[in-house]
Amino acid sequence: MPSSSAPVIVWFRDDLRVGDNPALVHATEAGRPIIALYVLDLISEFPRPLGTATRWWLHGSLESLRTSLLRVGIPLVLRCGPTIDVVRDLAEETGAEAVAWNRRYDPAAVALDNEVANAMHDLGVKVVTCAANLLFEPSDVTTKAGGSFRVFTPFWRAALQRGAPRVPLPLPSDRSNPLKVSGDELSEWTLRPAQSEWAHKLSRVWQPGEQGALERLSEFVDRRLNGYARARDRPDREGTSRLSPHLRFGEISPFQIWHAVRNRQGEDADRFRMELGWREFNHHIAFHHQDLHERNVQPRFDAFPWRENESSLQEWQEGRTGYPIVDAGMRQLRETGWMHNRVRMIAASFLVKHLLVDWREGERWFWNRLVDADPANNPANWQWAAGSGADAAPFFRIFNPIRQGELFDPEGSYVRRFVPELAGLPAPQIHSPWTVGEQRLKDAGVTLGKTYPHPVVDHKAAREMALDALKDLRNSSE
Ligand SMILES: Cc1cc2nc3c(=O)[nH]c(=O)nc-3n(C[C@H](O)[C@H](O)[C@H](O)COP(=O)(O)OP(=O)(O)OC[C@H]3O[C@@H](n4cnc5c(N)ncnc54)[C@H](O)[C@@H]3O)c2cc1C
Repeated sequence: MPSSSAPVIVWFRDDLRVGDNPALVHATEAGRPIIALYVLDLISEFPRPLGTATRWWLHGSLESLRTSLLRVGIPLVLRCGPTIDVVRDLAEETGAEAVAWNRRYDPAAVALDNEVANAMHDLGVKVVTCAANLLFEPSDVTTKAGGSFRVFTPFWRAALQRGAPRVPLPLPSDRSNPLKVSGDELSEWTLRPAQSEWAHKLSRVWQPGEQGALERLSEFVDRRLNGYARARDRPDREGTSRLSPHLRFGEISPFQIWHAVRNRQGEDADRFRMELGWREFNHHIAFHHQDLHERNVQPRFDAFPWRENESSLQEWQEGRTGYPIVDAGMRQLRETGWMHNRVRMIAASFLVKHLLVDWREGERWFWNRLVDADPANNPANWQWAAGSGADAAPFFRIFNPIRQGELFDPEGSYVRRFVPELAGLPAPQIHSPWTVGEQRLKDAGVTLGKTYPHPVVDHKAAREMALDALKDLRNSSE
């Protein structure tokens, strides 16, 4: 029988915050000492190893969490190793009464959490799990027949019919009874590369952690929510919230965001809430589809004739496709760890439809490079772009990268910022430099094939090839 001084372990995962944290609140209400634990597991198959950019983010996020927890008298214990062993050892070592965590929904994460729960039951340690990171539990939003949704609009309607999301929970009260428990130093984990220009650039753009998340939210609500519905599609403007990496690591909860805009009416607020709905939908899809980053949601795509195209893949990764809007996006990703949503759609479509490269290659690249790389949002959006996902863009709808650039970066300022070698070209031709006359190119200091590449493929020819590939797929599945 555990004594009343037996601690409760709060196991932090994708919920690196102190505010609106149900597992933490539960633990504080138990009136026992609290141990806050974060496990870095580089050995087990799940979680999928973090990419370079999310490792960078995690470092800052854990630093921030440590500070926030100390303010309420709780030390953060960092331990590295296979998750089950780490949680079991800590529970045994401290004689813990319970372990509490906020639920994850990816099938691989659910399986791991179940294993940890079983290990705790074997030890006689209580397990408490809480709903914290989605507005609606995926298992609660079902079709009339009790199944899962494959289409966004009815999913979101059914979700909203479940009632308003709960109000965010208050900060826990000060504990000031820290237990002495050994752990690793964050610096030992070397999550951030030493002396890296790339890492310095990221530090200039982002402030990982709960404080940074709350500041971004209030700045967005005060200054950018008005006009969001239109500005959100413009990569040349600061029109979106940039909350995605904060949400990815749970430094802010969707409930906090929902309630910050709950009284706002009109198309801007509706559109913003709908984007949170897409996040919910993608987690719902991930909950119901094992290995979303590897398996097509629509199995007929298993027979799609993707091409092995190493050199084109590399050109795409490096932002040297010769299509300025695609290249600007890929370079924004490299420089800042983030890419505007409209440009993610264009760049993803270009890889899978113009270059016929398997969407999994693009997903892996984004996974490694995005600070918001998310186990549900990344693969679900890639499958959306490839046409293989749930409620996906049909494969035959092929973005024209020139037209997209002209529409969404009409003055060319986004391209100028990330593809500076084209800065001297006027809009709209900046989106199709090969249409610019020789003298004009010369005046702008552009030599195609030298200072900036020729297009890797011709748009019209690539479109025809993509449609032929789709025909082959249809024929093979008939
Ligand atoms: C190929 C591709 C890959 C993507 N990979 C990721 C990823 O790994 N992680 C990620 O969080 N988003 C991903 N997205 C979705 C989207 O691009 C980002 O969520 C968005 O750009 C984040 O910017 P923001 O926070 O300013 O968005 P805002 O417009 O301010 O939206 C607010 C929040 O809503 C959610 N949201 C917005 N758009 C989408 C969307 N299309 N799908 C799901 N949720 C959305 C995000 O959580 C976002 O933070 C991807 C999109 C594409 C096309």
